[in-house]
Amino acid sequence: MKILLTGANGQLGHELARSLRPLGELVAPARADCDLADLDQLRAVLRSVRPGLIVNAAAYTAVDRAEDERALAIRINADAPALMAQEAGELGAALLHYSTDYVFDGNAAGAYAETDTPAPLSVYGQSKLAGEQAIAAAGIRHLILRTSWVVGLRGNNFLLTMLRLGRERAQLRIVADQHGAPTWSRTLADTSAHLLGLALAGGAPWWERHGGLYHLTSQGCTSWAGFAEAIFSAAGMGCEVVPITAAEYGARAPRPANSRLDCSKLMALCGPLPDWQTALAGCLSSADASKGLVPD
Ligand SMILES: NC(=O)C1=CN([C@@H]2O[C@H](COP(=O)(O)OP(=O)(O)OC[C@H]3O[C@@H](n4cnc5c(N)ncnc54)[C@H](OP(=O)(O)O)[C@@H]3O)[C@@H](O)[C@H]2O)C=CC1
Ligand SMILES: Cc1cn([C@H]2C[C@H](O)[C@@H](COP(=O)(O)OP(=O)(O)O[C@H]3O[C@@H](C)C(=O)[C@@H](O)[C@H]3O)O2)c(=O)[nH]c1=O
Ligand SMILES: [Mg+2]
Repeated sequence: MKILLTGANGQLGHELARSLRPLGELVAPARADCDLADLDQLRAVLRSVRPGLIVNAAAYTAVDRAEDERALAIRINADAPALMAQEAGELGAALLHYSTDYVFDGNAAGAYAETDTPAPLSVYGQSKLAGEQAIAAAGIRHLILRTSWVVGLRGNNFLLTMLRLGRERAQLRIVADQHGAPTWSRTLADTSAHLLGLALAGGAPWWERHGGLYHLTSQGCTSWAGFAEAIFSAAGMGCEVVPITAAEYGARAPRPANSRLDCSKLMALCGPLPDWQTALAGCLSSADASKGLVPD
């Protein structure tokens, strides 16, 4: 089976390129050759590759910038997935897509389940919700995995930002009134491959029974400030974390105060997910032998 992977250069896509390899023949075009902002090009790629499975790890992920680039964020995060779903219908292909905790407003008391009603605060969240809804409405075989606070050793993420800033500064002011679960890109990729393995073995009845929306994050929860403290402690860095409010930080885009996602639906199918501390330790130790990302 041919698998078309978009966003292979991103933090999740890079891990997926490794995790998905055993499942089929992977086609992973560079952004210039499959630009999700260019719907004609995307359609042409889908029609020429004719994948049996589309894995969409590409997205517009600049949360603050999206407030000023609404049309572009919607094209990449909503219109392109809608087109993928439509073309998947023509090809008889399945679609694996990713979404975010930022589809919720964060006002709930506990963790959000898949059945809870989204109410995004930001343009990024709105664009991701519109993408989900277009795929769900297309009536195709699909999986949508909502995750949160993705980190890894490449790309642009909070872990690498902290490792960089923590080396430069004795003290950092970090938001302490937003709560969620930092999730390692490798956990996401490996669990995605596990799910797809089940789907490929189970065929049409599996999709009928198990296709749809899942929450997939590390277990447990912390604040960005708590996460920063854990990063500095695990990396043996002495940077002091000063907890502040989101209002004091003053980011351009509003973010949910409660980003916790209840993953019990997914865990019933795939088994337990690691807690965020274990995920952080695994991620950092995966760097030990490589590029010196963790300072001495
Ligand atoms: N990062 C996070 O914390 C979270 C992410 N998610 C979701 O997970 C998924 C993966 O995100 P993540 O890997 O973190 O994101 P990244 O920003 O690391 O990677 C996104 C990828 O998409 C590519 N891309 C961006 N615009 C286009 C375009 N117009 N055409 C083609 N490719 C494009 C980027 O290309 P290039 O390398 O050239 O920039 C990059 O390879 C997304 O759906 C995201 O919404 C959900 C929750 C949290
Ligand atoms: C760099 C920095 C950030 N912060 C805060 C701002 C914000 O509230 C929080 C996280 O900032 P970031 O910009 O790293 O994270 P952000 O871009 O909001 O991350 C989000 O990305 C998208 C793609 C998602 O889907 C979400 O799940 C989430 O991971 O930390 C500080 O308080 N101090 C700092 O020095
Ligand atoms: Mg960001």
